[in-house]
Amino acid sequence: MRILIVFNNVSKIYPNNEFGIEKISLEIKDGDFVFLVGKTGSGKSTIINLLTGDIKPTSGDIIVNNLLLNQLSQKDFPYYRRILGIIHNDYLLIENKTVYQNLEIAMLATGQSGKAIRKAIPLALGLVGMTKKMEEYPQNLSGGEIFKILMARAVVNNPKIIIADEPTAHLDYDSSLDIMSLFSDINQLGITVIIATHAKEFVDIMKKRVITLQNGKILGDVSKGKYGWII
Ligand SMILES: Nc1ncnc2c1ncn2[C@@H]1O[C@H](COP(=O)(O)OP(=O)(O)OP(=O)(O)O)[C@@H](O)[C@H]1O
Repeated sequence: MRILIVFNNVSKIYPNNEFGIEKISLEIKDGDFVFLVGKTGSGKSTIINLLTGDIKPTSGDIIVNNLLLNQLSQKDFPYYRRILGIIHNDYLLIENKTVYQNLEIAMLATGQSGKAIRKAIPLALGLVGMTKKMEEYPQNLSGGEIFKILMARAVVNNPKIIIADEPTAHLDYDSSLDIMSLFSDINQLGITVIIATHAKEFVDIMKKRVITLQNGKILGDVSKGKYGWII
């Protein structure tokens, strides 16, 4: 598998002189499934936000899909973001639009044609088992269902990488398990999946690559690991 993401000696120091991450080097292959774990403040969100381009590194290089992010101009970022499907708990659905319209808006934002939209939305909703909710409004959906729609919205533009920050934070056990299995299905399609989480029980069930952070540094990086495994 080819290398899709490279962090080369990357540090992020916030304006208050707080280190987000310190000299992190890592590689993620195309098609990988990676959990970023670690205590509060260990640097998980910093890595996610660097990947999405929401923040810039203080030093070091980040290369994604052969693009050196440090050198991307503001105007190039929307193009870069098209290879990402980002699932943040606070990227909410638009309340007065149906599920279909929410996905349609995401596709129109990337300039997709009506034909492509009509084809892709049922496929994305089918992938997460939510086809029946297509004409529903968000207020009539459960937390787990809303999260599945967020997943469908993240995959509808056919991204190379899905990035999720604490996906199970607001979900009960069964919904979380369901969501994790959907991430696995998405990964099976060849999409690289990166999940920052505290959810030990699901990391342990999934047995994927586990990168453990501590104080902004990599403490362990284990393939087919469990939460807390560092070698
Ligand atoms: N915007 C910011 N301004 C200043 N310091 C920040 C900022 N964001 C993060 N930090 C600091 O950077 C360090 C890493 O934080 P980060 O949010 O990346 O950790 P995390 O592992 O995602 O934590 P959590 O699990 O609580 O989300 C912490 O010391 C934090 O206080």
